Amino acid sequence: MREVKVELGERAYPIRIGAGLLQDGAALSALVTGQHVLIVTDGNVAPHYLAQVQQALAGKTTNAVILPPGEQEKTLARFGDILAALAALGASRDATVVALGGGVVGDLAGFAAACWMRGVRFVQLPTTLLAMVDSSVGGKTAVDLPSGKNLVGAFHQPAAVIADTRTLDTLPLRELRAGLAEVVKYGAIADAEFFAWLEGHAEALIARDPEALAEAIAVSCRQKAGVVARDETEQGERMLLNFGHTFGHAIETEQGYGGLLHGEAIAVGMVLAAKLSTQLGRAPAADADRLAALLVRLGLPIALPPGLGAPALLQRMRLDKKAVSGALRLILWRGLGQADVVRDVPDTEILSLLR
Ligand SMILES: NC(=O)c1ccc[n+]([C@@H]2O[C@H](COP(=O)([O-])OP(=O)(O)OC[C@H]3O[C@@H](n4cnc5c(N)ncnc54)[C@H](O)[C@@H]3O)[C@@H](O)[C@H]2O)c1
Ligand SMILES: O=C(O)C(=O)C[C@@H](O)[C@H](O)[C@H](O)COP(=O)(O)O
Ligand SMILES: [Zn+2]
Repeated sequence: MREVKVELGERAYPIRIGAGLLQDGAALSALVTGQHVLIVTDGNVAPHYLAQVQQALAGKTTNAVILPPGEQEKTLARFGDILAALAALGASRDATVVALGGGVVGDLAGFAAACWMRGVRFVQLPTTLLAMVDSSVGGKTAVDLPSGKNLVGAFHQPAAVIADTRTLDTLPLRELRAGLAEVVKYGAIADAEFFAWLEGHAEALIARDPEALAEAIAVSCRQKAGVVARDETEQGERMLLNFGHTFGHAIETEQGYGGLLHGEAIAVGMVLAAKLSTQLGRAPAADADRLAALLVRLGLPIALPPGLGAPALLQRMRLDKKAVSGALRLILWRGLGQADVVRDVPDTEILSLLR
């Protein structure tokens, strides 16, 4: 088992990474301090893993919400369903909400935990690669609106993250690839050495080599934990974790959350950010090419899907949460491992890139 700590003073918490962690009933049970537990999961995850989590929590008063899977369900309506389940459970302020699933379940359950009685304990049991390396860590919780991704949410840190890497055995390959996009992001923004390691282990990762996956998860979590500890609420450095996201979120929204997966949209968005950096004379073209080549080897898209208009995408980008008084702030780079926040990129440059 590997462990990474998110250092947030009294709210510090562990990220445990290892094969079979969901089978350790005593360890799971110890994470729940009160009597009431609501497990939030989805229809793909529940048949594989819900029973073993329920068994681990057998001494508690538990209830489970099984949501329909997919990004299109990350809505205020599903958030309402989770709150209704907490009410039905009679959950008091010492209740725990447990998210068992990917980032959709984690973001929804975390937002409900942030809001129920103004905040209750929350535990993340991520079952996708993307959730293990990114969404379960750092306390961003949210739902989407038709007008934009994650527009309604809260910062609410989990009490612990338990990543059982054995759950990745049942994850569809397309979802594994999507998670790798966020792994590549960590190399791209701040760790050229890790990027090179990924280039050397691309095939092993796709083949689900357990050692390679555990290493990629641990390095990613270490980087994210450090950023979150230094800038929990995204006043500065944390914005770098949004590399590719101003473009990617616009794509997801414009496609009605039923097109590219989040990780796929971020792969396209990172390539667009790298190309824009080159276009603006800030970074070598060779680095954008290297990023695109790795993403292609990982089976990820690198070009805008057909049918998306440049002006419509730019309009979507304006609701990005990093914008200040309506002016965009983009995460660009000076090359591999060197991302930064850039203001005042002319619309004409963005439109010509998107076209
Ligand atoms: N809070 C954050 O910091 C943060 C970071 C990154 C992404 N996100 C959000 O996370 C979401 C994407 O998360 P995701 O990629 O995990 O998607 P997801 O939650 O939709 O899960 C992907 C798919 O895999 C299925 N699944 C999950 N685990 C499985 C398993 N072990 N075996 C079989 N099937 C399994 C799910 O049912 C779903 O169909 C997006 O909404 C994104 O905005 C949030
Ligand atoms: O944790 C962060 O900070 C991130 O930006 C991680 C992203 O991968 C993630 O998709 C996040 O949900 C995006 O946040 P948002 O604030 O742009 O909605
Ligand atoms: Zn993301």
